[in-house]
Amino acid sequence: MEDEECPALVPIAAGGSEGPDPGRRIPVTIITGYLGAGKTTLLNYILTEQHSKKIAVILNEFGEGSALEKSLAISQGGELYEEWLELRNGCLCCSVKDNGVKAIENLMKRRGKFDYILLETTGLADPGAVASMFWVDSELGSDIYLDGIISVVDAKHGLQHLTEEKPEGLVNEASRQVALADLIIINKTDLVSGEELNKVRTSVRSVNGFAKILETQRSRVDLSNVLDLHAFDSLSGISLQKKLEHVKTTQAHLDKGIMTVTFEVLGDIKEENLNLFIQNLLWEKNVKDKTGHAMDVIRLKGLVSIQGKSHQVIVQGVHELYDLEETAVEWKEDEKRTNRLVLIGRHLDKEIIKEVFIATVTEKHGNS
Ligand SMILES: Nc1nc2c(ncn2[C@@H]2O[C@H](COP(=O)(O)OP(=O)(O)OP(=O)(O)O)[C@@H](O)[C@H]2O)c(=O)[nH]1
Ligand SMILES: [Zn+2]
Repeated sequence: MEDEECPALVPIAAGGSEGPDPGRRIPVTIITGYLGAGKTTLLNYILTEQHSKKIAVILNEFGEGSALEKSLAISQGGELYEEWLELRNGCLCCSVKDNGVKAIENLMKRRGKFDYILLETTGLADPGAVASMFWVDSELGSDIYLDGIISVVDAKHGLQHLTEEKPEGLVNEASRQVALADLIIINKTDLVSGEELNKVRTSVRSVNGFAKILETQRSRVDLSNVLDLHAFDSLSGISLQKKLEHVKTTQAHLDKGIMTVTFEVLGDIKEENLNLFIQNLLWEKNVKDKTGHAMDVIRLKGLVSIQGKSHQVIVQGVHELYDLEETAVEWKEDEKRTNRLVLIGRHLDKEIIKEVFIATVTEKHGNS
């Protein structure tokens, strides 16, 4: 029974004599994954491993039947701060969004006491809603930044979760969590045969062709694979370019057909045309596949070459939200300027998206 409980928060020993710098932006890592996959085990593992960070943990755990309460606790020097936030029943996304922001705002009043935030979402959460709040809330955005989304998959039950049927063809939570992840941890490998593990890995990869996949028991991972990923910001500029080059378009594998599509188009593009392309895809949803289904993009990543900008620009999208940010990486004189996008979602057709992209970015729009 004991290990079913949420972790007792363990004080983190500061690495050196220096405390966290209160002026610095704090990274947030979202830990998501289906019920019982091993999120809390991972959290516990991170908290007890040797590292030089002071970590604040936000648990967002309310199982079925339990009161809708959230516990927010940070642990520092053996002291435990705790606040309980009541969530109103109803739409999970909105509740999580509103109260999540509040939780972190409250947490930020104690800034200086921690230098990293780990946020465990409930097993049924859409991490996109949680991730979005860091972009929507500009005040928060100046204090913290989203470092990455980790999705823990249960090696034993993962496939079953990923293929679960939802009414009206909705995407199930497990698939959404995998689609949004920057890092996927297939946990509980002790419970499956090599063959079963292969099946899970193949299915997970078919959904998300981008994320790094690790396999673990008891969520034991090398922390350098988990923390400070810089998955959303320009610090990942150079590595992102390398990573994007290795992504391959996948074949939809599971029932709901989430897959990864990637393509490259050479040349410079106009920022307004890129915005138009993305907005058609994410907002207007007027880009359709061969069968007339609107393409449904859950996650978008890319590096593009914007006319008039000397540096590479990162494109990040989570559901309807997206963001362009200039990186520190400059296009070199002899380098071909190019645009590479990775899209994860449903009803994606690589050839059609690429055509629409080319048509949109090369067309003259507006009056410039
Ligand atoms: N056999 C086995 N059991 C594991 C492993 N990792 C975690 N568990 C167990 O699986 C159960 C669920 O783990 P948790 O870490 O609580 O999972 P969770 O994702 O936080 O669960 P919820 O918060 O309820 O969604 C616990 O009893 C863990 O001890 C593993 O690698 N192998
Ligand atoms: Zn948990």
